Amino acid sequence: MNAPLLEIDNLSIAIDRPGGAGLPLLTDISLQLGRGETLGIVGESGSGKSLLALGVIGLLPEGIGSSGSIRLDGTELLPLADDDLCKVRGRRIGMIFQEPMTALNPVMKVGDQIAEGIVWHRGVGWCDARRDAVRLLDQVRIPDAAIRAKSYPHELSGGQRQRVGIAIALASKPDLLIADEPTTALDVSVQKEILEILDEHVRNDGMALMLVSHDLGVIAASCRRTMVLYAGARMEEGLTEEVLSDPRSPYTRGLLAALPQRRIGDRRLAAIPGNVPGFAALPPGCRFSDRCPDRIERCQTELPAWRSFGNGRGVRCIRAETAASEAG
Ligand SMILES: Nc1ncnc2c1ncn2[C@@H]1O[C@H](COP(=O)(O)OP(=O)(O)OP(=O)(O)O)[C@@H](O)[C@H]1O
Repeated sequence: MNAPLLEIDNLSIAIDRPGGAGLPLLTDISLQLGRGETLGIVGESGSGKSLLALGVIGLLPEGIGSSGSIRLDGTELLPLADDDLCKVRGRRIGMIFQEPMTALNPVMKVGDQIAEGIVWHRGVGWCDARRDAVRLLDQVRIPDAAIRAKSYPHELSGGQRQRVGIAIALASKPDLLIADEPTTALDVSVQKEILEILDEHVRNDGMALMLVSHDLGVIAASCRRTMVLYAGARMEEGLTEEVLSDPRSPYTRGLLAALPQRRIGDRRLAAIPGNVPGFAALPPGCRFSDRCPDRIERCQTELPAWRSFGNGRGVRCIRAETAASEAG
């Protein structure tokens, strides 16, 4: 692994509560990500993926705080004042959101929105920045880029808006790009193209990519490493290939069983029964124990520790070996 660009140690995110311990939403997350590497964060809705992404760029909602350590190139981000964090965000860390319309200014031409970031973060004049914006639109495969640069967001399709969002994020040539469900709202062919564009920047510019998705298929297609989150806890991590071919956590096996290729017609063959538990009522033992097909009594009383197997592979399950061999 390259020297890590991003190092997160024991990050916890909680709703602040006056005079007492906060209500934890994300607990004890550690990860490393090097230049030119891709890490997928996967889990069902409500597992804490977006909070992790927002925590890294320091954009947590009001009333939610974080503790632990987030270092970018050795610089600790959590204690940074807003002004300093703002410089890191945008210039060194870019972010793409699921619904680009929320991140785009509806009354500003898209070319100018991209150019604005270039002027702001790279100190280039407006004329050059506008030219660069057209080049970026071309790079993210917007046809007739010079003409489209003069369009407003509502004049573009959903896929084109997402490409503009990517162009804005790439304008500052970030070292790290965090993409939160960047393709969820798009059809499959556009989805594939967007993932290819991101991959080009990882391979050609050494950009690090943290890709958040509820879809293991998207993660499998794009990320060398994967972290599986459930109810705010890290359940499994490792090379994507190994996590998918030899899942050690029953939760990962459940996600795999629910992949679309296992569907017949419109009917899903398997989905994990039940829902992600609420954070105010987490089970006392393993967070997945209520829904786990492999649980034994201990799982409901004992909080499993994180177990590392080396080479970045780890799992949070006391039955990792037994349950995996029983599942065949
Ligand atoms: N502003 C907030 N106030 C209180 N709870 C919040 C807030 N934002 C998120 N949460 C809670 O934190 C948990 C994790 O949310 P998060 O958005 O990170 O999940 P997610 O895995 O990204 O889900 P999705 O795939 O649906 O976006 C959820 O239970 C959510 O209700």
